[in-house]
Amino acid sequence: MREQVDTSGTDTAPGTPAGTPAPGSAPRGRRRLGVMGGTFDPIHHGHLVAASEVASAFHLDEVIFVPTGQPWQKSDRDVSPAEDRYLMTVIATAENPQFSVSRIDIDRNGPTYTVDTLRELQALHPDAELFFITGADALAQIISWRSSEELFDLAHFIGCTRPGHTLSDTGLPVGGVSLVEVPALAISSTDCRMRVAKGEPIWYLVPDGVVRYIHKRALYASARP
Ligand SMILES: Nc1ncnc2c1ncn2[C@@H]1O[C@H](COP(=O)(O)OP(=O)(O)OP(=O)(O)O)[C@@H](O)[C@H]1O
Ligand SMILES: O=C(O)c1ccc[n+]([C@@H]2O[C@H](COP(=O)([O-])O)[C@@H](O)[C@H]2O)c1
Repeated sequence: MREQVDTSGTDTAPGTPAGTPAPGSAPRGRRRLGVMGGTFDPIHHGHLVAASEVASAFHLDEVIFVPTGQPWQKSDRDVSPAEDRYLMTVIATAENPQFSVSRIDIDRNGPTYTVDTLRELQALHPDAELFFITGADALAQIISWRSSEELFDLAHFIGCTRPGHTLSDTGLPVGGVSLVEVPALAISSTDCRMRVAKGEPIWYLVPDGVVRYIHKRALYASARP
């Protein structure tokens, strides 16, 4: 199901659980918090545009970026230190008053599971409604995540289009997921790391401050695919 982003809508979207206002409906009642989880190694404009588009379409009050602590499904590759990924995320989001960054995943020991992230955010914001934002590639993997069946009780999931990936909610709980089209940015953190390693520019793929931070900290100098 691909939901229409209907700016005239005022009620619950077809296929969404009771109480989940349709995208475009006027915000009312509970605070609406977006959660953008990611390894952010480094954060790039694909992440930022997806968060911004979803914030607008779903009338979110805030989007919390949550850098992963230990991304267990990326254990086959080198991941930059959590503090570097956290700081790059802070730099990238600092100018947007609607964006914030949480340390909850990097401060929790062990592998990062979204079920823990969402439980913790729910405890911190008991009156808020949570919207977990993912790209098409991550959405396609959700069934492999820890306690995947519980995730949809904790948050409404929003899958975003991403070049090179098919956006689908097949196999996911009916009403638990909305699919949205966002401006296509064929940017990946992997490509950014490879570019830095090869001495190629990453200007305009990531925010300027992130380019400078990567050079200051000499990140990705020896990045491997
Ligand atoms: N260009 C993009 N457009 C839309 N969503 C994206 C884009 N890049 C990443 N995302 C989404 O942002 C979230 C965090 O992604 P992540 O930090 O793993 O970036 P990545 O570019 O996929 O990294 P890598 O190349 O290292 O795997 C995921 O849900 C992912 O699907
Ligand atoms: O909960 C899990 O088992 C799980 C497995 C893989 C990824 N995730 C989450 O998905 C988000 C995107 O992750 P990644 O690895 O694509 O950067 C991030 O918030 C991760 O913590 C979560």
